[in-house]
Amino acid sequence: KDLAFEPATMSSSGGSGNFLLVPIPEYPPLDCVPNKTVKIVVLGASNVGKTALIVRFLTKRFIGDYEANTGALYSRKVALDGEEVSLQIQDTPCVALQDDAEGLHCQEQINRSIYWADGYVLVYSITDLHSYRTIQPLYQHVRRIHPSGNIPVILVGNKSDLLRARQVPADEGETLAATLGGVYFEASARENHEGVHATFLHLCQEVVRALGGGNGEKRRGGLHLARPKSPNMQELKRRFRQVLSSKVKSSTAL
Ligand SMILES: Nc1nc2c(ncn2[C@@H]2O[C@H](COP(=O)(O)OP(=O)(O)OP(=O)(O)O)[C@@H](O)[C@H]2O)c(=O)[nH]1
Repeated sequence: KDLAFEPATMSSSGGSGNFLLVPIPEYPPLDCVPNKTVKIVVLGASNVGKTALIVRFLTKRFIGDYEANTGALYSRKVALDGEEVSLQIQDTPCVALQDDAEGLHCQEQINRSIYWADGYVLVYSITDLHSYRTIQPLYQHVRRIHPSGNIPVILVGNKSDLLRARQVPADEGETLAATLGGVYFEASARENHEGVHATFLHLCQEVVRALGGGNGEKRRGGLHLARPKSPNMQELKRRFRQVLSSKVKSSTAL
């Protein structure tokens, strides 16, 4: 069976959006020890959708509820353009602008994640101008930890499904991404698995190239995720069950 990503059949559970209703697909684990590790950290202000983007990418599902981010690490073996790599994605608690709007409140664990990572997903919400204004100081902060060298970065304008609540035009995202030396992706963790997948795939390929991996040209194949194994997937299953049971309760309560 081709392991290429297929959009999950998400059946809506009534009014608000897609929730987990299908089991996590079983992919046969890769029968090899990956010879390369791709380490990605997802950074951004509060409530922009960092966790939702990671969960959508790894499980094809959307988490509708909000729980403050504790910074989970997800690790998966993946076949990237025909090459086996170990993919690690670090979720992080939110960062916040200081009162002078120049500096950044950044927990020490986030600094360690920035130092650890090979590639950076900087996320804001298109519905939250303040989260957009956090990106530049956040990038400067990353640069202070990695002053030299190529650090693959992508900028994600999330919640693109909330068009009526938009506060940041798409071209502002494009312009900002260009100043960061990265690529801009407008995404919706809620509505669009393919867009989220393409976003993470692009960064993984950039990281492999930066690590001196692939020989430059784009090879066929894309990204194949092995079956979720990391302990944090158990945490996600708890949250999925929680969401599901609250949906069932509210529908039976009607
Ligand atoms: N409409 C819509 N809602 C989203 C989207 N992505 C995330 N959300 C919702 O936004 C809220 C915050 O999402 P999280 O993934 O928890 O955001 P976070 O950046 O990890 O939040 P912090 O814990 O504050 O750092 C949740 O209620 C999500 O369901 C999206 O693309 N569209």
